[in-house]
Amino acid sequence: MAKDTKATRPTGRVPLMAGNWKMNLDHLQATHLVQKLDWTLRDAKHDHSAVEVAVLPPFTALRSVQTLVEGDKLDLRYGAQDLSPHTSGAYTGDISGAFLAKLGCTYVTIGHSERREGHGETDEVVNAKVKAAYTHGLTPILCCGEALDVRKEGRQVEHVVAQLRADLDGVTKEQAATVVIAYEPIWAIGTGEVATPDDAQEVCAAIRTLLAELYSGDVADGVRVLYGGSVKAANVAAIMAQEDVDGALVGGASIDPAEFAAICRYRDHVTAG
Ligand SMILES: O=C[C@H](O)COP(=O)(O)O
Repeated sequence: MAKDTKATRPTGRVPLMAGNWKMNLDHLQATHLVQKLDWTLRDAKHDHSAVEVAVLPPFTALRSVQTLVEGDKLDLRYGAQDLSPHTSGAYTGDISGAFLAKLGCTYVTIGHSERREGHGETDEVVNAKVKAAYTHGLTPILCCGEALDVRKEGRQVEHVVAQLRADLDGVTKEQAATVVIAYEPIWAIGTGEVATPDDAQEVCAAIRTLLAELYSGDVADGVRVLYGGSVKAANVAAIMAQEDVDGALVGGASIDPAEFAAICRYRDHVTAG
């Protein structure tokens, strides 16, 4: 059983478990999943102020999730998986942050490796999207991470720091104070491979060090840094025991409501002290 060092450490950072459904679940399936997730968490008397829970459905399910969350006054947060750097206009297929805000989204993931790799998103594009998120009052979950070749060369910290320097260029201290950063080693996404807790801690700590360099005051201490990469109920507690890991961005395991609820309930599986 993992030891939850943070149970005794007053960080002020509320852990966040965010379920990135990727391109899974239509709007009817989304409703079912959210209902089951909510029931499971209610049964466990989940304290959402102690561990925040968010779902990130495809765009087409956002309205259904909003109706459910607002209608039934659920404590769940939700958000989108991407947004346009533009607010409106001739951008066929793009979705404005203004639309997401109108749908009650709290979060938007930006710069996921599947967007960077599959859609050629550069750090410049990611940076523009981060700024667009703030324009519309959305909280970015800014993703970063290295591919296997970079990891094999031992350049993971250097790579992630360079990504984030570019992605946060021009982002103000006030804005940065609310950003969520998700460290996702690409080689551990959807592969069943998971970085060791020490691997996750190494890069998450480096991210916090970079934030301290970029922003004065208590920004670095307050920003939540998530880990993503084949997180499951079976490994989440060990990852969450790391000092600089404040939650998880969960892919595959988040479309199983029982498994995702168990991830959100990771404290049930740890020893305090
Ligand atoms: O956004 C989530 C990450 O890509 C991790 O996905 P995964 O949990 O399926 O490995």
